[in-house]
Amino acid sequence: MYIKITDISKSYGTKENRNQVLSRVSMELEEGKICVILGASGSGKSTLLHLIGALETADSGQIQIGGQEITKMPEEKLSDYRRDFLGFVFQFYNLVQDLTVQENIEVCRYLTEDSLDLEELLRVLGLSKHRDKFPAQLSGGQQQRCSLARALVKNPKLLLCDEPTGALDSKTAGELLILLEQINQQYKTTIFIVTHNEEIRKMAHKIIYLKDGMISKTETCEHPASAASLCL
Ligand SMILES: Nc1ncnc2c1ncn2[C@@H]1O[C@H](COP(=O)(O)OP(=O)(O)OP(=O)(O)O)[C@@H](O)[C@H]1O
Repeated sequence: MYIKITDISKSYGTKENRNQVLSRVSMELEEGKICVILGASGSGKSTLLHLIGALETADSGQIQIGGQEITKMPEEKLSDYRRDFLGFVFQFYNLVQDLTVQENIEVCRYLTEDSLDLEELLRVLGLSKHRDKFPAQLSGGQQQRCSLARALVKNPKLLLCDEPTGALDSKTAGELLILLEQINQQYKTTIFIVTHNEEIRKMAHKIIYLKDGMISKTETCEHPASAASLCL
């Protein structure tokens, strides 16, 4: 089992301001699968993603990724874990505004010896002709594709996407999801997608429904629908 989360709890604040955000969340995901996390606003979706990405620490419980127990790692090893294993894609792209598309991607390419071919990535993501533009000169969809290229160039085993289509129109969102599906199939990348859009669950091998910080339902699907068939 590639990812095993056991009894994870997380709260913010103390005493009367304490907010229990996740309560004893457990789940597993096999390598190379797509998992969609759904739930109302404030249900703890992003917090769960941040814990998997070691951007936050849990109060209790364990998270094992590829046999490594990340909840017990010292900060130095966590930095290696984030650098070597993970790619992040966020709703608002988080690109460096003073760098071109190509430079934004290259910054991350140097983090690994096992990087993907830059030219191929630019071509697959339809960015070749935009490579010398700055983020402000791109559409939202192009910026998100750049953000995806930046996450992918170091060939991460695990891609964590927080509302990746949240700022995109439905056509552009569909194109991005097709790319995610392609990446999952081509590179066997394990992908988590946090979203409000229930339709996206149809392309997932596993769907986690969060309610008030707890898993209210889990579904699995051996043969998910193609991203191209979704009605976004
Ligand atoms: N750094 C933080 N400090 C304090 N409270 C936080 C922090 N991050 C999240 N929270 C709180 O934790 C709860 C869950 O937040 P989270 O962002 O995980 O939910 P979500 O399901 O992703 O919501 P949304 O769909 O609106 O993005 C919310 O009540 C939020 O205010």
